[in-house]
Amino acid sequence: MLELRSLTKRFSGIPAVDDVSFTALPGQVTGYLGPNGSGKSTTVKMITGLLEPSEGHVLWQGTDVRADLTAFQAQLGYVPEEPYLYPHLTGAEYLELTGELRLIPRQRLWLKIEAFLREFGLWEDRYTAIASYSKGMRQKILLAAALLHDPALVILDEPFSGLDVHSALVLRRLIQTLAESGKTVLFSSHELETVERVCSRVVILHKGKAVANDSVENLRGLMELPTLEAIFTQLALRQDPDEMAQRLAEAMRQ
Ligand SMILES: Nc1ncnc2c1ncn2[C@@H]1O[C@H](COP(=O)(O)OP(=O)(O)OP(=O)(O)O)[C@@H](O)[C@H]1O
Repeated sequence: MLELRSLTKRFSGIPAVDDVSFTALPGQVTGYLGPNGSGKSTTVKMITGLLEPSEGHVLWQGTDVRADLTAFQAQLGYVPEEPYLYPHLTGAEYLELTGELRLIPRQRLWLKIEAFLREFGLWEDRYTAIASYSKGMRQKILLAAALLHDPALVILDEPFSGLDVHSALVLRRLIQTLAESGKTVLFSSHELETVERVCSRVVILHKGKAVANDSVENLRGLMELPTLEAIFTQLALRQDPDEMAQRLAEAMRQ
Protein backbone atom coordinates (compact mmCIF):
# COMPACT_ATOMS: atom_id res chain seq x y z
CA MET A 1 0.00 0.00 0.00
CA LEU A 2 1.22 3.47 -0.91
CA GLU A 3 0.20 6.31 1.35
CA LEU A 4 0.73 10.03 0.93
CA ARG A 5 0.37 12.07 4.12
CA SER A 6 0.02 15.84 3.81
CA LEU A 7 2.60 15.89 1.03
CA THR A 8 3.69 19.42 0.15
CA LYS A 9 6.31 20.84 -2.21
CA ARG A 10 7.09 24.50 -2.47
CA PHE A 11 9.32 26.06 -5.12
CA SER A 12 10.62 29.48 -3.99
CA GLY A 13 7.89 29.52 -1.34
CA ILE A 14 5.09 28.83 -3.85
CA PRO A 15 3.26 25.51 -3.32
CA ALA A 16 3.24 23.22 -6.37
CA VAL A 17 1.77 20.37 -4.29
CA ASP A 18 -0.24 21.47 -1.28
CA ASP A 19 -1.10 19.12 1.60
CA VAL A 20 -2.01 16.12 -0.58
CA SER A 21 -3.07 12.91 1.18
CA PHE A 22 -4.37 9.68 -0.37
CA THR A 23 -3.86 5.94 -0.34
CA ALA A 24 -3.25 3.68 -3.33
CA LEU A 25 -4.16 0.06 -2.59
CA PRO A 26 -2.68 -3.14 -4.02
CA GLY A 27 -4.89 -4.74 -6.66
CA GLN A 28 -6.17 -1.34 -7.76
CA VAL A 29 -5.28 1.28 -10.32
CA THR A 30 -5.41 4.73 -8.75
CA GLY A 31 -5.74 7.59 -11.22
CA TYR A 32 -3.90 10.84 -10.50
CA LEU A 33 -5.35 13.62 -12.61
CA GLY A 34 -5.12 17.35 -13.00
CA PRO A 35 -4.67 20.08 -15.60
CA ASN A 36 -1.22 21.19 -16.83
CA GLY A 37 0.84 22.56 -13.97
CA SER A 38 -1.46 21.21 -11.23
CA GLY A 39 1.36 19.28 -9.52
CA LYS A 40 1.07 15.68 -10.77
CA SER A 41 4.68 15.16 -11.86
CA THR A 42 5.98 16.98 -8.78
CA THR A 43 4.00 14.55 -6.61
CA VAL A 44 5.30 11.56 -8.55
CA LYS A 45 8.88 12.81 -8.25
CA MET A 46 8.46 13.07 -4.47
CA ILE A 47 7.04 9.54 -4.31
CA THR A 48 9.92 8.10 -6.32
CA GLY A 49 12.54 9.95 -4.27
CA LEU A 50 13.69 12.29 -7.04
CA LEU A 51 12.46 15.33 -5.11
CA GLU A 52 12.47 15.92 -1.38
CA PRO A 53 9.10 17.01 0.06
CA SER A 54 8.91 20.39 1.77
CA GLU A 55 6.50 18.76 4.22
CA GLY A 56 4.66 15.49 4.65
CA HIS A 57 5.52 11.86 4.07
CA VAL A 58 5.31 9.05 1.53
CA LEU A 59 4.78 5.63 3.10
CA TRP A 60 5.19 2.27 1.37
CA GLN A 61 3.89 -0.76 3.30
CA GLY A 62 3.61 1.52 6.35
CA THR A 63 7.22 2.77 6.35
CA ASP A 64 8.47 6.20 5.28
CA VAL A 65 10.21 5.64 1.92
CA ARG A 66 12.99 8.02 2.97
CA ALA A 67 14.01 5.61 5.77
CA ASP A 68 15.55 3.35 3.09
CA LEU A 69 15.11 4.86 -0.36
CA THR A 70 17.20 2.17 -2.10
CA ALA A 71 15.06 -0.66 -0.70
CA PHE A 72 11.89 1.21 -1.70
CA GLN A 73 13.19 1.93 -5.21
CA ALA A 74 13.97 -1.80 -5.67
CA GLN A 75 10.21 -2.43 -5.44
CA LEU A 76 9.27 0.46 -7.68
CA GLY A 77 8.75 0.54 -11.44
CA TYR A 78 8.49 4.09 -12.75
CA VAL A 79 7.66 5.39 -16.20
CA PRO A 80 8.58 9.09 -16.09
CA GLU A 81 6.82 11.75 -18.13
CA GLU A 82 10.13 12.75 -19.74
CA PRO A 83 11.94 9.91 -21.54
CA TYR A 84 15.47 10.12 -20.13
CA LEU A 85 17.21 7.40 -22.14
CA TYR A 86 20.84 7.02 -23.16
CA PRO A 87 20.55 7.66 -26.92
CA HIS A 88 23.88 6.07 -27.84
CA LEU A 89 22.81 2.68 -26.40
CA THR A 90 20.72 0.20 -28.38
CA GLY A 91 17.32 -0.81 -27.00
CA ALA A 92 18.73 -4.16 -25.86
CA GLU A 93 21.78 -2.54 -24.24
CA TYR A 94 19.59 -0.09 -22.32
CA LEU A 95 17.42 -2.89 -20.95
CA GLU A 96 20.50 -4.96 -20.15
CA LEU A 97 21.97 -2.05 -18.18
CA THR A 98 18.66 -1.48 -16.35
CA GLY A 99 18.38 -5.20 -15.52
CA GLU A 100 21.95 -5.35 -14.26
CA LEU A 101 21.37 -2.33 -12.02
CA ARG A 102 18.29 -4.17 -10.73
CA LEU A 103 20.51 -7.22 -10.04
CA ILE A 104 18.44 -9.57 -12.21
CA PRO A 105 20.46 -12.75 -12.90
CA ARG A 106 21.86 -12.67 -16.44
CA GLN A 107 20.05 -15.64 -17.90
CA ARG A 108 16.66 -14.56 -16.55
CA LEU A 109 17.34 -11.02 -17.65
CA TRP A 110 17.90 -12.02 -21.26
CA LEU A 111 14.71 -14.12 -21.32
CA LYS A 112 12.84 -11.07 -20.07
CA ILE A 113 14.53 -8.68 -22.50
CA GLU A 114 13.75 -10.90 -25.46
CA ALA A 115 10.11 -11.32 -24.37
CA PHE A 116 9.59 -7.55 -23.89
CA LEU A 117 11.30 -6.61 -27.16
CA ARG A 118 9.35 -9.22 -29.13
CA GLU A 119 5.97 -8.32 -27.58
CA PHE A 120 6.60 -4.62 -28.18
CA GLY A 121 7.64 -5.28 -31.79
CA LEU A 122 11.18 -4.02 -31.18
CA TRP A 123 13.10 -7.26 -31.65
CA GLU A 124 14.25 -6.36 -35.16
CA ASP A 125 15.52 -3.00 -33.83
CA ARG A 126 17.31 -4.40 -30.80
CA TYR A 127 20.76 -3.49 -32.14
CA THR A 128 19.72 -0.02 -33.33
CA ALA A 129 20.74 3.01 -31.23
CA ILE A 130 17.87 4.57 -29.28
CA ALA A 131 18.81 7.90 -30.93
CA SER A 132 17.11 6.67 -34.10
CA TYR A 133 14.02 5.22 -32.36
CA SER A 134 10.66 6.92 -32.84
CA LYS A 135 8.85 8.47 -29.84
CA GLY A 136 6.61 5.42 -29.47
CA MET A 137 9.58 3.02 -29.66
CA ARG A 138 11.34 4.98 -26.90
CA GLN A 139 8.19 4.86 -24.79
CA LYS A 140 8.09 1.06 -25.12
CA ILE A 141 11.71 0.85 -23.92
CA LEU A 142 10.78 3.00 -20.92
CA LEU A 143 7.85 0.72 -20.15
CA ALA A 144 9.98 -2.43 -20.47
CA ALA A 145 12.69 -0.90 -18.26
CA ALA A 146 10.10 -0.06 -15.59
CA LEU A 147 8.57 -3.55 -15.53
CA LEU A 148 11.61 -5.78 -16.07
CA HIS A 149 12.14 -6.48 -12.34
CA ASP A 150 8.48 -7.29 -11.63
CA PRO A 151 7.94 -4.35 -9.22
CA ALA A 152 5.21 -4.36 -6.54
CA LEU A 153 4.52 -0.66 -7.09
CA VAL A 154 4.10 0.68 -10.62
CA ILE A 155 3.95 4.43 -11.24
CA LEU A 156 3.03 5.53 -14.73
CA ASP A 157 3.28 9.23 -15.62
CA GLU A 158 1.66 9.76 -19.04
CA PRO A 159 2.61 6.24 -20.20
CA PHE A 160 0.61 6.44 -23.46
CA SER A 161 2.78 9.22 -24.84
CA GLY A 162 3.59 8.46 -28.50
CA LEU A 163 2.03 4.99 -28.55
CA ASP A 164 0.00 3.93 -31.60
CA VAL A 165 -3.59 2.70 -31.24
CA HIS A 166 -2.70 -0.99 -30.96
CA SER A 167 0.12 -0.45 -28.45
CA ALA A 168 -2.13 1.82 -26.39
CA LEU A 169 -4.80 -0.89 -26.25
CA VAL A 170 -2.18 -3.43 -25.14
CA LEU A 171 -0.91 -1.05 -22.45
CA ARG A 172 -4.42 -0.38 -21.21
CA ARG A 173 -4.96 -4.15 -20.75
CA LEU A 174 -1.51 -4.50 -19.20
CA ILE A 175 -2.27 -1.83 -16.58
CA GLN A 176 -5.42 -3.75 -15.61
CA THR A 177 -3.50 -7.05 -15.57
CA LEU A 178 -0.83 -5.58 -13.27
CA ALA A 179 -3.49 -4.53 -10.78
CA GLU A 180 -5.29 -7.88 -11.06
CA SER A 181 -2.02 -9.60 -10.13
CA GLY A 182 -1.96 -7.62 -6.86
CA LYS A 183 0.33 -4.74 -7.74
CA THR A 184 -0.28 -1.18 -6.59
CA VAL A 185 -0.61 1.01 -9.67
CA LEU A 186 -0.59 4.81 -9.70
CA PHE A 187 -1.53 6.15 -13.10
CA SER A 188 -1.25 9.80 -14.06
CA SER A 189 -2.72 10.77 -17.41
CA HIS A 190 -4.70 13.33 -19.34
CA GLU A 191 -6.50 10.54 -21.22
CA LEU A 192 -9.70 10.59 -19.21
CA GLU A 193 -11.46 7.90 -21.21
CA THR A 194 -8.68 5.44 -20.42
CA VAL A 195 -8.55 6.56 -16.79
CA GLU A 196 -12.29 6.00 -16.50
CA ARG A 197 -11.92 2.47 -17.87
CA VAL A 198 -8.94 1.27 -15.84
CA CYS A 199 -9.01 3.13 -12.52
CA SER A 200 -10.77 1.95 -9.37
CA ARG A 201 -10.32 5.36 -7.78
CA VAL A 202 -9.22 8.79 -8.92
CA VAL A 203 -7.54 11.67 -7.15
CA ILE A 204 -8.07 15.00 -8.92
CA LEU A 205 -5.67 17.89 -8.37
CA HIS A 206 -6.42 21.57 -8.84
CA LYS A 207 -3.58 24.05 -8.27
CA GLY A 208 -1.68 21.55 -6.12
CA LYS A 209 -4.63 20.58 -3.92
CA ALA A 210 -6.60 17.34 -4.06
CA VAL A 211 -10.19 18.31 -4.87
CA ALA A 212 -11.51 14.74 -5.25
CA ASN A 213 -10.51 11.31 -3.97
CA ASP A 214 -13.16 8.70 -4.74
CA SER A 215 -14.29 6.05 -7.20
CA VAL A 216 -15.46 7.36 -10.58
CA GLU A 217 -18.83 5.77 -9.88
CA ASN A 218 -19.27 7.66 -6.59
CA LEU A 219 -18.12 10.91 -8.17
CA ARG A 220 -20.64 10.47 -11.00
CA GLY A 221 -23.41 9.96 -8.45
CA LEU A 222 -22.31 12.71 -6.05
CA MET A 223 -21.84 15.32 -8.73
CA GLU A 224 -24.74 14.13 -10.91
CA LEU A 225 -22.48 14.21 -13.94
CA PRO A 226 -22.34 11.48 -16.60
CA THR A 227 -18.61 11.13 -17.31
CA LEU A 228 -15.20 11.61 -15.73
CA GLU A 229 -14.59 14.29 -18.37
CA ALA A 230 -17.58 16.30 -17.10
CA ILE A 231 -16.47 15.80 -13.47
CA PHE A 232 -12.91 16.83 -14.32
CA THR A 233 -14.09 19.92 -16.21
CA GLN A 234 -16.14 21.06 -13.22
CA LEU A 235 -13.60 20.27 -10.48
CA ALA A 236 -10.27 21.01 -12.09
CA LEU A 237 -10.74 23.18 -15.18
CA ARG A 238 -13.61 25.35 -13.94
CA GLN A 239 -13.85 26.97 -17.37
CA ASP A 240 -16.04 26.03 -20.28
CA PRO A 241 -13.81 24.47 -23.00
CA ASP A 242 -16.21 25.66 -25.75
CA GLU A 243 -15.95 29.28 -24.58
CA MET A 244 -12.17 29.01 -24.26
CA ALA A 245 -11.88 27.60 -27.80
CA GLN A 246 -14.08 30.45 -29.04
CA ARG A 247 -11.84 33.06 -27.37
CA LEU A 248 -8.71 31.45 -28.84
CA ALA A 249 -10.23 31.48 -32.32
CA GLU A 250 -11.11 35.17 -31.81
CA ALA A 251 -7.53 35.89 -30.64
CA MET A 252 -6.27 34.38 -33.92
CA ARG A 253 -8.42 36.72 -35.96
CA GLN A 254 -7.48 39.90 -34.02
N1 LIG B 1 11.90 22.55 -10.55
C1 LIG B 1 10.91 23.43 -10.47
N2 LIG B 1 11.17 24.71 -10.10
C2 LIG B 1 10.17 25.60 -9.98
N3 LIG B 1 8.86 25.32 -10.25
C3 LIG B 1 8.57 24.08 -10.62
C4 LIG B 1 9.57 23.06 -10.76
N4 LIG B 1 8.95 21.92 -11.16
C5 LIG B 1 7.64 22.19 -11.25
N5 LIG B 1 7.42 23.49 -10.94
C6 LIG B 1 6.09 24.16 -10.92
O1 LIG B 1 5.20 23.36 -10.16
C7 LIG B 1 3.90 23.38 -10.72
C8 LIG B 1 3.45 21.94 -10.97
O2 LIG B 1 4.23 21.37 -12.01
P1 LIG B 1 4.10 19.84 -12.42
O3 LIG B 1 5.14 19.57 -13.44
O4 LIG B 1 4.07 19.01 -11.21
O5 LIG B 1 2.65 19.82 -13.09
P2 LIG B 1 1.90 18.66 -13.85
O6 LIG B 1 0.54 18.56 -13.21
O7 LIG B 1 2.71 17.44 -13.91
O8 LIG B 1 1.73 19.31 -15.30
P3 LIG B 1 1.66 18.66 -16.78
O9 LIG B 1 0.29 18.04 -16.89
O10 LIG B 1 1.78 19.86 -17.68
O11 LIG B 1 2.78 17.70 -16.92
C9 LIG B 1 3.97 24.22 -11.99
O12 LIG B 1 3.53 25.51 -11.68
C10 LIG B 1 5.46 24.24 -12.31
O13 LIG B 1 5.83 25.44 -12.95
